[in-house]
Amino acid sequence: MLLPQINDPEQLKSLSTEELATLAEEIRRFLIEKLTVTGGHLGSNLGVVELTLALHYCYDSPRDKMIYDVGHQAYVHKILTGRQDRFDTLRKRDGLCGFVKRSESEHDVWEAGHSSTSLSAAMGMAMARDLKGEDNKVIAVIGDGALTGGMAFEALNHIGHEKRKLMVILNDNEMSIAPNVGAMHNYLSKIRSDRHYLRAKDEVERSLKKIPAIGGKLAKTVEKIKDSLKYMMVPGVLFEELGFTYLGPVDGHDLEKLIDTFHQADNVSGPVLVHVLTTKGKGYKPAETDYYKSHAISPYKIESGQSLKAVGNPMYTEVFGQTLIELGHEDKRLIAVTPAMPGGSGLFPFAKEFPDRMIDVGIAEQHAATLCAALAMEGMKPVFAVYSTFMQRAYDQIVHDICRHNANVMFAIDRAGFVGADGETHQGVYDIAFMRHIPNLVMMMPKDENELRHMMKTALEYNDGPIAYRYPRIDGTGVQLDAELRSLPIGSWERLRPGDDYAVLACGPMVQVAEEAAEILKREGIQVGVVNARFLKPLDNSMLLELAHAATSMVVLEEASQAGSLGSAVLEFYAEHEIYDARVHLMGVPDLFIEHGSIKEQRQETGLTVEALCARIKTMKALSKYTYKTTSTS
Ligand SMILES: Cc1ncc(C[n+]2csc(CCOP(=O)(O)OP(=O)(O)O)c2C)c(N)n1
Ligand SMILES: CC(=O)[C@@H](O)[C@H](O)COP(=O)(O)O
Ligand SMILES: [Mg+2]
Repeated sequence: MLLPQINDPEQLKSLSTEELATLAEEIRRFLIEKLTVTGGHLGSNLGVVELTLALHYCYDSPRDKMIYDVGHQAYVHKILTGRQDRFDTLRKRDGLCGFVKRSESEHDVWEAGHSSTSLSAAMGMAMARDLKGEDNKVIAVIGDGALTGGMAFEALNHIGHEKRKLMVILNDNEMSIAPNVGAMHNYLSKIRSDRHYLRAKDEVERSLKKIPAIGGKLAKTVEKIKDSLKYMMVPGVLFEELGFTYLGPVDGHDLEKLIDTFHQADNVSGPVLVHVLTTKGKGYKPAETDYYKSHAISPYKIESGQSLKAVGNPMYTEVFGQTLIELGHEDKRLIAVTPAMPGGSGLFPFAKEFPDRMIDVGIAEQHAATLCAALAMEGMKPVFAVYSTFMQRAYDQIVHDICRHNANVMFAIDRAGFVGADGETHQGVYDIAFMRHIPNLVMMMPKDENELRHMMKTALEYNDGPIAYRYPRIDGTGVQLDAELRSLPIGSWERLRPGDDYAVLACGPMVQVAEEAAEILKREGIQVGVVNARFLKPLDNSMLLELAHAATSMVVLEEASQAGSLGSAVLEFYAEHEIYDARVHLMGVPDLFIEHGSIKEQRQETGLTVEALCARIKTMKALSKYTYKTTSTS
């Protein structure tokens, strides 16, 4: 076995290509076995085993900068840079991060989690290198899916213009999470499949040069014909026109060819794009045959790839997907838009039912948002189905195109709250704070999946502008689902439990936490009210006034950034109404990035638990004897 002895990429340099191939197989086995227990991004990593080996064989990390787009395919890089003994802890609390992580290793030079940042990062590093007069290599590894992201196009435009020396490796496995989409994807597929394109670029260019130059009137025509021939025969002309030297396509599982191509790339002075063809899930049948499943897999049986995840209540996402079908039948104008997350957003059933009314735009959150604005302005009812974390990309489009136009766009914001194993790059805890202040927007969060269904109906019937509902990445509560859907009064909260001295104002899954805490405290003689603060905007003004009049001590409990979310909104409300003695305590996500682990651990870490809430209310009670209780507040 070679693998256990490899703990520094320098050791690769003395291996023969046969030994590298053996190592590739050992790494595959290692990943397939380890991930049965931890889960993780299996398919993407199995696809880049040879590519990563070839990179570390040819270049000197960390001196040469290797930048992995998204960073979900860096497991092999982690194995080769001294972290193989930590794979049992992958994506667990205090364990190895599922993405590239600077604090883990000097070889991790750029962190991500969101896609399409690698080319801008590479350009920045190449610029800094040149300005400092250094001569290291800069290499960005970007997938065909990540290349659909707007940032990648912006960077290509800049890199091709600047002509600095850097290498872009396009890892083309024809897959985003779902099968890749778009015109660029079609272009790459053409290069992949057209046998003409597989002719070596040099060979074609040599043959064209052999056509003698002619003077006179015919010259221009002949040059044009030569150009056309080149466009027909040479792959990657699009990239060449953008200022890159295109090399490939190269079989990404052939170590010798990869190494040769990298050596060739080293001789190019400006930017090079190496087009590498790989197979997602390579070497593990279940992953090769079910690409979608193998992208981010939970623990599984090694023989079949079958998930070991216990079957629970349907997730909020599934309830969303099913309800969307019901609403799609009700209103033919309803159309779903996803930026490359059709499966994760629960839209496959909808796409099956209404193939013409589901649009996957690729990793293009900004475009998706503006597209929805325009669809709405032309009388359609678009649902922008998006993960909270990825919606961060579309902030300007939400303000400028959707809300300013007061367009009837419905936002289905999934993964709102903690997400668990993906950790800090993916936490959905900022959207309330970055959307609540935008004029025209209505924002809701359901206490359970049944209420989600009513919110979806509310959104469809609301025709006064943009409206959002956000829901978590967890199983539903198992509550009975009402067959008949109804609209909720905009801005209405629900008082679920009475309680004059103390009340918890909670949203989403925190409502259940509040109910459980109230039940425990009741047994201890402390009566605590629970309010389902299901509208994050507008707030329920009359209920807030009632609570203040009753001099109720309130705790605002939310799995969202404490700064700027519901708690802040409540404080602003009382300040605006000059109610200065309202007793408001905040329990939200503190001013920290919360790392990977389970959602339970993330809630414990941030004090968003039944125990922490009980303790907080008991402390409030203990301290209350030292504070003067007023009854008049307005
Ligand atoms: C801005 C953003 N939107 C969506 C995602 C979700 N996402 C993660 S990986 C991925 C697919 C990337 O495909 P590709 O770059 O081809 O890598 P592969 O998994 O095929 O190796 C998507 C859509 C993301 N990480 N960032
Ligand atoms: C890398 C990435 O961004 C996605 O693959 C993400 O891990 C998917 O998350 P879900 O499992 O919540 O769909
Ligand atoms: Mg891909």
